[in-house]
Amino acid sequence: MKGKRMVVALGGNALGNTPEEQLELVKETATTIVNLVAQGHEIIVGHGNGPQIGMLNTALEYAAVHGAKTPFMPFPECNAMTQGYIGYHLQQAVRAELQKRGIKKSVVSVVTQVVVDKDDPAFSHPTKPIGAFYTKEEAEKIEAEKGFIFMEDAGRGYRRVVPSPLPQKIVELDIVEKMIEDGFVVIATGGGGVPVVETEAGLEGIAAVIDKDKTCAKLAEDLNADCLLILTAVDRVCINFNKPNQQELAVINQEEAYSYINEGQFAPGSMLPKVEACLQFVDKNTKREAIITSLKMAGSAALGETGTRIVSNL
Ligand SMILES: Nc1ncnc2c1ncn2[C@@H]1O[C@H](COP(=O)(O)OP(=O)(O)O)[C@@H](O)[C@H]1O
Ligand SMILES: NC(=O)OP(=O)(O)O
Repeated sequence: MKGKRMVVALGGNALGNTPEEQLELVKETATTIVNLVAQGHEIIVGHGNGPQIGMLNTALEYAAVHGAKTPFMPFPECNAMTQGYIGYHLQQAVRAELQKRGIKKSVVSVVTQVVVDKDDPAFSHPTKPIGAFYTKEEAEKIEAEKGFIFMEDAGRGYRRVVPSPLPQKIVELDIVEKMIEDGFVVIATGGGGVPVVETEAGLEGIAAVIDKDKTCAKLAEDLNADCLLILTAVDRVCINFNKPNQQELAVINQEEAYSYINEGQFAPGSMLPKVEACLQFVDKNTKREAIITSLKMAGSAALGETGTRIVSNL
């Protein structure tokens, strides 16, 4: 089988919520990544950071307010920290798995910046869920105290939401491309990348969290990848999700996907941005495929045996 250039987007279940959980879970994630490497594919890994960036920002704000003599940590800095923290665990686990299987490849993570438009309408319409889940009552209390905005997240509880502008340009793209061509397994655009705006003085961080699936779609486009593989907690995208008449989708084209979006079949803040990212990647290009599946099904989905494939209309 001819190897493909594949951008793999890792969801929250690949990482967990605490350092201990993450160290354990990344071993399974590393097995999945190295299975894809062993199938002959060039692998670029992007990962989420919603739980982690929320945890860091909240913890450091709490510490600062409660006299711990620690500074308040803005979102762009928190994003960079999550890229380092998650990248470190992934590098360690992927390196160990490559060595165990005698595959002579190196793995590296790149702290990546992503340019966004400071006038993106997302800045006045926050949609990106971050941090822990709260009950309705807890969320209302925090909203009243701090002025944060909370939204219900796909039947799983309430989470704080922050602006999520669209990724316009991946600053370190040339470096990522060079490392892929040199044969590295590359971890890049973690947490959607640090959101930055271009100013006369240079790049400047801005408070937002970019959707990692959308940045992975942009990365896949820019690297001219063959496949965007989005790994999450479900084996397939469904219609009538969580209802008695739930139905798994094996293949959908752009037109079908838009019609399901208009019916409200995909929850905003969870499945909707994933489907939108896939649509962006396959738009008018029959050579590209986008797949949404679970971590454990990644290998068989890459072989075309399972997962939900989103394909061009052409
Ligand atoms: N139509 C749908 N089909 C399948 N899953 C859906 C659907 N709508 C919402 N979901 C939920 O979206 C989740 C994936 O989104 P999320 O948890 O935000 O992703 P991530 O894995 O990137 O953290 C699934 O695990 C599922 O609970
Ligand atoms: N940045 C981001 O999209 O993170 P999650 O995938 O964890 O929501």
